Amino acid sequence: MLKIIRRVLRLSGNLSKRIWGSFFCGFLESMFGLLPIVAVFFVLNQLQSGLEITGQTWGIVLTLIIGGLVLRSIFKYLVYRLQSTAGFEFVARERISLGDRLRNVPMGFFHDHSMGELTATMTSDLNYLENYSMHILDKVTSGVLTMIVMAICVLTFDWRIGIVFLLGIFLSFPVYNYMQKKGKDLSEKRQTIQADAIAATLEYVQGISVIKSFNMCEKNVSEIENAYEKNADSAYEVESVFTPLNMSYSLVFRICACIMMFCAGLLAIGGELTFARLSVILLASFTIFNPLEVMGQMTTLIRMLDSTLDRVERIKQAKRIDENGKDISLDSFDIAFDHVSFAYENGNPILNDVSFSIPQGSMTAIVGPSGSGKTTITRLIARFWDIQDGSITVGGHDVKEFTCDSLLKNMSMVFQNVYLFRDTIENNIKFGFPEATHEQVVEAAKKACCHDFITALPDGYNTVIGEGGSTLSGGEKQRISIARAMLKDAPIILLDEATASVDPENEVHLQQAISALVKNKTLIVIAHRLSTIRDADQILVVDNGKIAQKGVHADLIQQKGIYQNFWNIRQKVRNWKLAQ
Ligand SMILES: Nc1ncnc2c1ncn2[C@@H]1O[C@H](COP(=O)(O)OP(=O)(O)OP(=O)(O)O)[C@@H](O)[C@H]1O
Repeated sequence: MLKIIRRVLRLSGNLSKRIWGSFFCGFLESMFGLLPIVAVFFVLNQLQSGLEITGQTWGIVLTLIIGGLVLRSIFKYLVYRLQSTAGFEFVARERISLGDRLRNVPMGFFHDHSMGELTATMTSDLNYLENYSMHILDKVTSGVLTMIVMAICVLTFDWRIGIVFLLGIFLSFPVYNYMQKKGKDLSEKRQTIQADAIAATLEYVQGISVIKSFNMCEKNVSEIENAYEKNADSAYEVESVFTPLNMSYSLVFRICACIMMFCAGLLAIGGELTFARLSVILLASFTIFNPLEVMGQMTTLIRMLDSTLDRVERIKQAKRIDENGKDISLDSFDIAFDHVSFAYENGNPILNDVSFSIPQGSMTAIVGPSGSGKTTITRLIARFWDIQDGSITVGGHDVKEFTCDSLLKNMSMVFQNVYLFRDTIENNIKFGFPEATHEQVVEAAKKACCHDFITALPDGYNTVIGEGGSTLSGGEKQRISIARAMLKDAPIILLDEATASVDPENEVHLQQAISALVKNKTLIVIAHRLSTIRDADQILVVDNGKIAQKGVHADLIQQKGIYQNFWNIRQKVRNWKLAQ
């Protein structure tokens, strides 16, 4: 338990002072809760000593009771204030730092950690930390501190009753430890099941169009239902295990409180305990174990907090891909692969001893069969993954020398799967260049042939796009992503079948726009269009993880091999299309 408190304090950095302050105030709040008992003791003691109950006595009693109430309220307020501000700031900071970390981890990280797990951490886990962490820690620390102070008070009040009190505490330890152990297993299991339910929901929502088109709604609903049922079962399991445990834990204290009362009675009958002390002990026995009981009720919450922190730290400790990177400003933008070998996490070799160079300002077309590694090459230039062997340099610097930001600021990418954010069209276009003016956005949109369809929308550039660009057609999304790349105006452009979803009429305009975009830029294009391939300064033919052929169209077309076949097939398809 102390380990968990230490973890939160360590994670909270300079906010830990505020958290300590809230613990201290929480402790004082529970101590001031004892003032009414002190008042009762005071009156009874006066009566027993044969002293008259005067107005002054009542004054003291009222002061103790009202003072106790007022002080309790003040400290309760301070606890909430300190806790909530520390909790909100702590979690806000964690959210930013997790977001930042995810931005800079190798993409393989997303292979090792499921979307459900990451989403659960970023949403429900952080919400849990925000809403409960401080409250749980406060109850636990003030429970422990109150217990220590109570033990001292009861022992000095009457050592025999004190021993019964301590006995109660010691007897509760085995039950508490068992609860902690059970809580650890169950909360981990519960959180994994919750993550699975989130993953199932995400998959269902993201794949809804495929599910509908294959008429698989019922099957997928039943999968999601299974995930939710498991979730409900695990919640029920936690309750059914913890209800009897909590009851046994409380029972230990109830029995001890009864023994305390019984012993106090015996001592009073034997004349060894005054009436005033007996009354205070009887009164106190009802509440003396309360902080410890509350601590017991928090066991599952504490354990959930522990595994929540595990998951947050797992992301925070993920190695940044650019850990030793520097901010490098480039003055040349050539790219070179030198004996590069690469495999994704599953270990299948994708690139094997690949070498080539792309001079600054030239256009390189990458062609090859599906799955041969074309997209992988562009991802490696942007260092989304690290290679296992060889080196990749940009402007003469190994990509490993850069910070992600300083490497990626030199590149504009238009990928096959365009992702647009749930934001206005204007902000989506400005994504790589947030300082751009509206005029610059419009200019880029015009060049990328999307100005007309944007202005035809009721809110024009202020139209909010659905998540992932779901409210736009494939071609519209692609044109917006090209406008985005144009606005960024980076010296290196990576295009992955950028015109695949554009209709023929717009494709002509778009090609002109792309020509303007790539002027004097280092361009790497995964192209299927014959004109792009033919005009390239260099063509890399990728096959089976190797560069099978390299050269210009005029030379490659003469050589027997993959490129010639590839070209002939493309030609045939084009002719076939024309014949239609
Ligand atoms: N994230 C990944 N994890 C594991 N394997 C991957 C991953 N991405 C791609 N691959 C595999 O790497 C190989 C090369 O994929 P890549 O996308 O580079 O091919 P490509 O030549 O661009 O194909 P296409 O023309 O069909 O887009 C494929 O076998 C693919 O299954």
